[in-house]
This record gives sequence, C-alpha cells and structure tokens, in this order.
Amino acid sequence: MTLEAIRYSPGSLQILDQLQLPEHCHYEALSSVQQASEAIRAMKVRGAPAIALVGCLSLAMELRAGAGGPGLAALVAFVRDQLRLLVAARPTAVNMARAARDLGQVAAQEAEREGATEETVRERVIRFAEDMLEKDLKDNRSIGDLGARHLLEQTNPRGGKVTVLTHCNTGALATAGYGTALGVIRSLHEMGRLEHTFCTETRPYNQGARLTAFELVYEQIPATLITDSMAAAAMAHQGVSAVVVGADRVVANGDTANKIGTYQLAIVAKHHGVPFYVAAPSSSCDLHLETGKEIVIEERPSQELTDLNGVRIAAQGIRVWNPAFDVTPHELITGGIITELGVFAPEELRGALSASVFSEGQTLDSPWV
Ligand SMILES: CSC[C@@H](O)[C@@H](O)C(=O)COP(=O)(O)O
Repeated sequence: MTLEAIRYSPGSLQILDQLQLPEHCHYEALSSVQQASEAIRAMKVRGAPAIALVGCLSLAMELRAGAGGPGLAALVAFVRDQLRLLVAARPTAVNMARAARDLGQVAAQEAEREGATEETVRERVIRFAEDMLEKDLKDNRSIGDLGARHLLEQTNPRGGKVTVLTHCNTGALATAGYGTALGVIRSLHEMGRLEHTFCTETRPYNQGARLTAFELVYEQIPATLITDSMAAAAMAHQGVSAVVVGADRVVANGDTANKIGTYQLAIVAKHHGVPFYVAAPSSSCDLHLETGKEIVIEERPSQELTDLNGVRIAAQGIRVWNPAFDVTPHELITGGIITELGVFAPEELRGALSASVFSEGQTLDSPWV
C-alpha cells in the first residue's frame, strides 16, 4: 500500500498530519474550509499540489453539506470567498491560486447557464475538485516516467544506473500520490536504473529527514540521508548523476521558487557539472509572472528554526530570518523542467505551456480568481 497524504471519498476528507511523522501516522478529518486553511497554514499538510487538493476538497465538503446561497449569485460569491481564504493560507505555491481561479470560473459559468440551479452549481464545483485528485496522480506518473527517461538519456547513455540527489519532500506526501521529483526517483527505481538516492534533511521543517526518508524506507528505495550542508561534498565524492527537485511556482522565464536551500543546491550542481532538474506539473507554473523576482516568498515563525520538537536549540535573544522558499534562476536549471507535458529547457517553457489548453479552454496565463 502506498502512503497517502489525503484520504477522500464523497462526504469524507482526511489528511495525514505530517507534523507527527515519522513517529505517528495520524489521520485528521476535515469538514470545512476553515479547518483546511488552518491545517495548511500549520503545515499539517504541505506541498504545492497537496495544498491545492486539500483546499478544494474542503470546499467540496462544505458544498456537499449545502453551504452557500441562498440564490445563485450568493452561492458563487460564497465559493469565491472560501477560495480566497484558502489562497491566503500560504502565498508562494501557485497551485491553490490556480485551482481557485478554475473553480471560481466553473461556479460562475454554471450559474450563468440556462436552467442552472444551486444544486447544479454545487455538483459542478464538487466534481471539478474531485477530478483534481485523479489528474494529479496521472500527471505525477507522467512526470516520473518522462523525467526518468530524459535524465537517463542525458546522464547515462550506456544503460547503467544513476544516483540522484533530491531536496525537501515531493512525494506521495506532497501530492495525490507518486510525487514529482520523488516520482522521477520512483520511476528510475521501477525501471531498475536507480543506483542510489541522496535526500537532504531540509532544515528547519525537515521535510527530507522526516518525510522523504520515510517514503524511501517505506518503499525500500536505496537512499542515504544527508544534512543540507553535505550536499556539495556528496556531489564532489558520491557520484551524484543529477539533482531533481520540486517547485512551488515556476514562472514564465523558468525561474523557480522551491523549498529554501534549493538555490544553493543549483549553484553547487553548476560548479560540479551535475544536471539540475525541476520536476513540477503545469499546475505549478505561473505565466503571469515574468521572473522569479515577482514571487512572494513566505516567511515562517522563528520558532520553526529555533526549536526542535518543542525544545529550543538556538541561543535566546538571537534574531531569526526564516524564509520557507528561495528562487533558483532559470540559468541554473541545467537539466530541464520536467512537466507532465514534456521536459523543457527554461526558455522553451512559456511557448510549450501557452499552447496547452486547460479546463474549459483555460490557458496557463488566464486571469486569476
Ligand atoms: C510536489 S511538492 C513541490 C514543492 O511544494 C516542494 O518541493 C516544497 O517546496 C514543499 O514546501 P512545503 O513548505 O513543505 O510546502
């Protein structure tokens, strides 16, 4: 059985509380947008795709219970207000904002349809949210297989195995399943072409030590945990073939916001001539922004850096800077950007994605909610 960050069936939404992993696997039931927003903000559930999935499914839960209205206009306004609450929970990942735009437009379009009722509006929004789960899993399997094949062609044409370094958690615990960067590692493992994985602990939330290591051990994928500060030495001495990371927001020129520490990994990879890949679904891409300078970087509470399992480890009185993400300039993404639509050089991304039509004729640069 694979690990599930999200358990959903009509009328039931549960999240695996990732603050308690790896010691305890505790599922928490959510029945409202407020509860989902609080769980996302607290990082009980995290990862760009999982945040959007839990947010939208929590709205589906409310609508199935009859929330919103009375009247079509009031119902559409309710949907949009709830979506704005979810988007505000964590600002850097774009997936929730994109999903909010899509769901808001689905509600508005249905409300304008001849013969529409509150029931049909609710059903359309619920179905769109539920379909996101299956689409994310399908996208991740495409990302895994496309990324694995591209990485092997670029780094190991003689047919041997490769060693991959990854950062943060981008697996089943950050998505509907399989994962993005960790999906590439899963696909390499399934192909029999993975020699080894190095996963960084990813201070201060420790997504690598607590979550990625948990996934890799659970599936018996060969892996070694290293501290973030060991990454350069690992690339110098441990035969790293490629670095593959996820993304919270990839913008039009290919600049990418991802977990703090990604930027320095890209610099080290460049120094060592190690191809650096970003793996992300098109739902993590934002063509509205031209460069990474425009991405809002979330700053988290200082206690998340000064404390470890509730015990303070930093000197009292020291000032703290705790950005949750950093931006990797596109010129350091030397391997490519792996999406479900293909693997693109940063300069190819805008053209490739602009041509891709999304739900109801949406393109990636359609206006936000
Ligand atoms: C498929 S998850 C991609 C990114 O969201 C992931 O790499 C990341 O940065 C997660 O950050 P987090 O703060 O844990 O939500």
